[in-house]
Amino acid sequence: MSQNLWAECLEYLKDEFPSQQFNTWLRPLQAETKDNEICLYAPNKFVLDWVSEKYVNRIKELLKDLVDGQPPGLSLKIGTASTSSSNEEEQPSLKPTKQSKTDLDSRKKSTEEAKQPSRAYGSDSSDKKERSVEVEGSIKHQSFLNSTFTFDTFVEGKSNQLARAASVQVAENPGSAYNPLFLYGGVGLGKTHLMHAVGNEIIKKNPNAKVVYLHSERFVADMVKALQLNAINEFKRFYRSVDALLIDDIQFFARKERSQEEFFHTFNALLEGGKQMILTCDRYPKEIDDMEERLKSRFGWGLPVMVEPPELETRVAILMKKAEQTNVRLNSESAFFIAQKIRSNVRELEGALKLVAANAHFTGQEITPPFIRECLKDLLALHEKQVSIDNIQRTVAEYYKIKVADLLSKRRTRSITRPRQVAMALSKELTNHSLPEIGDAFGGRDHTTVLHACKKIVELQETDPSIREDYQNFLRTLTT
Ligand SMILES: Nc1ncnc2c1ncn2[C@@H]1O[C@H](COP(=O)(O)OP(=O)(O)OP(=O)(O)O)[C@@H](O)[C@H]1O
Repeated sequence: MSQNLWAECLEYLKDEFPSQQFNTWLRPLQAETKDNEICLYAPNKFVLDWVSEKYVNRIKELLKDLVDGQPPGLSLKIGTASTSSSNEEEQPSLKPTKQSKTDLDSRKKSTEEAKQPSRAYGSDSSDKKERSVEVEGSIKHQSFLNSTFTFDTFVEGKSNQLARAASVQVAENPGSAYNPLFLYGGVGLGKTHLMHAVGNEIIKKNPNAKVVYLHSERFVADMVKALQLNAINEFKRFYRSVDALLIDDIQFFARKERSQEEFFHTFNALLEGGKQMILTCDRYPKEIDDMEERLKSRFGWGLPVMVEPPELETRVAILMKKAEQTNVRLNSESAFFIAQKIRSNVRELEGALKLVAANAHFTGQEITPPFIRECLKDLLALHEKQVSIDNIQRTVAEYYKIKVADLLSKRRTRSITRPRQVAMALSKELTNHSLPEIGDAFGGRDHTTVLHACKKIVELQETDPSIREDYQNFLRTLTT
C-alpha cells in the first residue's frame, strides 16, 4: 500500500473540516501502513477518543474511495509511528521518542557547551557565583504568577471549553498529559489566565514545585543579559532546572535566531525530563512566521488548542463574575448591555466594566444601561463609527471572493446567498440599523428576509463549525 495514502487522505480532510478542527485533531495523527492495514497514532488519549468518535467513519470512507479494490483496515493507537506518512515536516508525538540526527547533534553540542568551563569566568568561582545570582535574581523577579488567575475565576463557555479542559488535565498531570500545552488565539481572550491557572494549581498541589512564568520578550532580554555577563551557562541551568516553564506570546521569538536556538535546547531538555511546558501564541504553530521549522514542529507535539472570542452569554457571565470579584453591583440587564456593545475581547470588556464601576463609585449612581451608555460614550462611538453596513459588505465580499454588487443583487445561488445572510446577520448584530434599513441596504429587500437571515445564521452556527468560525472571525475583525 502506498505510504502516501494517509497524506492523500489528509489533503481531503483539510478541505472538508475547518482549520481549527483539522489542526487540533487530524494533523497530529501519524500513520503506519503495513500489508493492507493502516494504523493511526494519536499523540494522546484525548485526541484518540475524539478522532474515534468524530472522524473515524469519514476516514474509513475516504480510504475506501482512494483505494482501488479492498480498502485497508483501520486502527487507532496512542503513540508514535515508526514509519510515518503524516504530512508534518517533523512528526508530532507526545514525547520526543525519536530525534533527528541534527537535533541530537545540536543537543550534544549544547550539553558539551554547558559542561565546559566558561572562558570568561576563568577560575574565579566567587565571580561566577555572583553572576549566577544576578542572572537568577533577574529571572526569578519576573517569574511570579498572578494569583487571581485561577480555574475558579475563569468563566467557561463554548469558545474556551476545550482550552480549559486541556489546561485542567495538564494541572492534574503536569509533564505527562499534553506537553507542551500550546494555547493560541487572539488578544485578550484568556490564554495567559489559563496558563497561570495551571501554574497556580501545580503550586497548590506541590508548593515546592519550581514553576516559572515569563513573557517571551523577557526570555530574550534575560538571555541577552546573560550573554553580556558571560553567564549563559547559568541561564541555561536555571531554565533547565524548572518543573514547569510557562512562556507567553512566543510569537515574539520570531526573527530572534539565537533565542530560538536557546529555547530549542531548553525545550528538549525539559521535555526529556518530563517537565511541563505551556506556551501561548497568537496563532497556530505552523503559521508563525520567521520561526525555525524544528521549533514550530515541536510546538505541535503536545496539544495545540485554540481560544476563541467568547459568545454573548459567556461575555455576560464574565462580566457578572468580574463584578462579583470586585464588589461591583451589576445587574444582568446592565451586564447584557455592556456585553452586547463590547465584543472584541475580554480585556476590553473588563476595561469597560472598570470604567463604569469607577464612575458609579465617584458619582454614587446606580449602574443602569443609560448610565453605562453615558460612561462609555467615547468607546461606543468609536465602535459604532467603525462598523457600518458598507464596511460589513466589503469585508464579507472580500472574504468570500465575490463582489459587493453580488450581495445586493437578486442572485440566489448558494455561493451568494450564504455570504449575503452572513452580512445581514452581522449588520443586525454590529450596527444600530433597523431590519427595514438593513433590507434597504441589501438591494431593497424586505425586513422579513433580514430576519430570516439572522435566524438562519444563528442556526447554522450551531450545526456548521465552518460558518461559526467564519462568523466569529468577522465579528472580531470588524470590531477590533
Ligand atoms: N473566560 C474568562 N473568564 C474570566 N476572565 C477572563 C476570561 N477570559 C479572559 N479573561 C480575562 O481577560 C483578561 C485578558 O486575558 P489574558 O491576559 O489571559 O488574555 P490573552 O489571551 O493572554 O491575551 P494576550 O495575547 O494579549 O496576552 C484577563 O484579565 C483575564 O482574567
